[in-house]
Amino acid sequence: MTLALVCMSHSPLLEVTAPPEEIQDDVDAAFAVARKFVEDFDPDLVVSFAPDHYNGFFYELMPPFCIGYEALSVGDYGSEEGPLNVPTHIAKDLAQAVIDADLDAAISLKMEIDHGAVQPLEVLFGSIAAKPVVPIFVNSVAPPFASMRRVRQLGTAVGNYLKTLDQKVLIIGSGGLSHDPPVPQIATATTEQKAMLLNGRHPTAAARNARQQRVIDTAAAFAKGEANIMDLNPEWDREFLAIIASGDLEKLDTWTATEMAAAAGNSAHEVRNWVAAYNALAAAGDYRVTSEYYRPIPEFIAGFGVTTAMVK
Ligand SMILES: O=C(O)/C=C/c1cccc(O)c1O
Ligand SMILES: [Fe+2]
Repeated sequence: MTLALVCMSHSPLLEVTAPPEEIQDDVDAAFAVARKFVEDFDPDLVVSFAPDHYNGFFYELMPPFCIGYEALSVGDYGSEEGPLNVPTHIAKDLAQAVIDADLDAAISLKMEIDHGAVQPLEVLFGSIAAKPVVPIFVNSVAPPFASMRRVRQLGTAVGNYLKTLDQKVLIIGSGGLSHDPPVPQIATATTEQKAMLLNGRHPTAAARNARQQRVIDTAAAFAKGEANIMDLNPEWDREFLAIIASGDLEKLDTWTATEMAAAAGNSAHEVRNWVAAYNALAAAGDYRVTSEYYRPIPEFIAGFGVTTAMVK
């Protein structure tokens, strides 16, 4: 068993907007560091913790966690569409191990995933099917949320299982940090938005384009300081990264969903994927963060972080 980790923010705007060259170069350099780390590690298997943005999971039935036995990318925002290469026997054993650890994760025999899960695979491997991947959904957009303690316990249970494998496993955590993109909230949704949040699977091309254009337009306005969304919160982001680097992950157990959203935006809950991923790594021993990139990037509506880590 050897475990290594990459956690990174994602943003669909990476695929569809051209930010100032300097920002693009900066982010590309951070991705190059992560890519080299992964190339050197040369994983046999990837386990990915990622959110979904009402493309695969809806209020019709919204689990806190779900392990995919098979998975399909919906191809939102121009991301690669199609099936992942999921080793189903490992996904099944992992789900059993998680349930045996008293964590009642859902499973899906046909999990639909979006840019949140796909973008790290594209950045790190160039394609969604390049490596065997077990995808784990962590609800990060649809209240109510699992406690941070529960997210930590999920990560630990996954890590304890991964330790038993005779494989090199790359753990990915996708999302965050502070950000508040215009993803509809059930509490304030219009009738049309409510229908989408309830079950908006497989929208028409026109509906998908309209939804995506709203985010693209908001990002352009946000970069000019003109959007009606919450500011990024670099202080909160840096505090989060410092706790992650310290290894004192239990500290995050006290973070409540209400406080997280108030300080860092409704989509700051995506850091749950980092918390699960880092706890999975920590199950194998004390870790060290081997690289860290951070920059608040309004053009991507993201406090943008990329870290790599391995066991000491
Ligand atoms: O349109 C969506 O579903 C999400 C958009 C988005 C924008 C910026 C950062 C993110 O993490 C997102 O998921
Ligand atoms: Fe996201």
